Amino acid sequence: MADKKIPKATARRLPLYYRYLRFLHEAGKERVSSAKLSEAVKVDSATIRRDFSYFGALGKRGYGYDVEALMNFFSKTLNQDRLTNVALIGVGNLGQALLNYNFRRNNNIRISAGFDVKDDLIGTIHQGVPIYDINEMVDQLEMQQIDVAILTVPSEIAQEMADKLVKGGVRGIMNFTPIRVTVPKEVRVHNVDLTNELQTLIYFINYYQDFDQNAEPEEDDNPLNDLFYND
Ligand SMILES: NC(=O)c1ccc[n+]([C@@H]2O[C@H](COP(=O)([O-])OP(=O)(O)OC[C@H]3O[C@@H](n4cnc5c(N)ncnc54)[C@H](O)[C@@H]3O)[C@@H](O)[C@H]2O)c1
Repeated sequence: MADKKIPKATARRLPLYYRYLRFLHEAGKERVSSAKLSEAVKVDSATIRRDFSYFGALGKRGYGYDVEALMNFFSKTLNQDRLTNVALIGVGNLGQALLNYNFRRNNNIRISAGFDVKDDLIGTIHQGVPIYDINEMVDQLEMQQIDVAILTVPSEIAQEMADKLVKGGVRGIMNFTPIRVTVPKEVRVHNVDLTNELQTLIYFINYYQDFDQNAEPEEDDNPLNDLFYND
């Protein structure tokens, strides 16, 4: 299953499915119909069926989906059965907002180390997370076996930091800076740009009055996706 290529659009919807299944499970529900699932996650049922079919999953006609089985399945697929520690590079305005949030709704991802240059931050603990001197970053990443990082430093040093992250063995970077950093092909970068997101939202409300939220366009035929995602 790990070898199977899942379309990116499908991969992006998995956390959505997983979150709702967990919610159902915690509420004591044993099964869910595809119609109900579709309504809750706002994805049309044909798309859900197609998404699930990539996993050989798992519904029965007239029964729907077994909540626990599906939840466990997605949990494994999303690596939720192990804790992922994430490093935060740059503990400024945005970095501190992310630290305060620290993915609380998710038990299996957490920022476990912050890095900055500011003396008044280094050696302190924010929301239970130690902030280290940036000069210790490569060593700490290796020692703590962190392979995902969030980049929230000033744009001028984004590339330099990305190079150091690669040196420290990081394999995934969530990049909030406006710079498109260059990394070796085995390292994955996701760029997050709130301005683009907002502009796209405004574009949609202006030009797609009847836009049906349930019918999410496939990424390949939607030129706007170039604005959202980097591969
Ligand atoms: N993508 C988005 O939607 C979005 C939104 C807001 C900000 N940003 C970007 O995020 C980045 C951070 O923005 P901010 O408002 O938090 O800035 P900020 O100035 O408040 O924070 C930057 C932090 O990086 C630290 N820093 C500076 N040089 C460093 C170095 N060499 N090593 C380690 N840390 C260093 C600073 O001490 C500071 O704490 C900027 O690149 C900004 O453009 C992106």
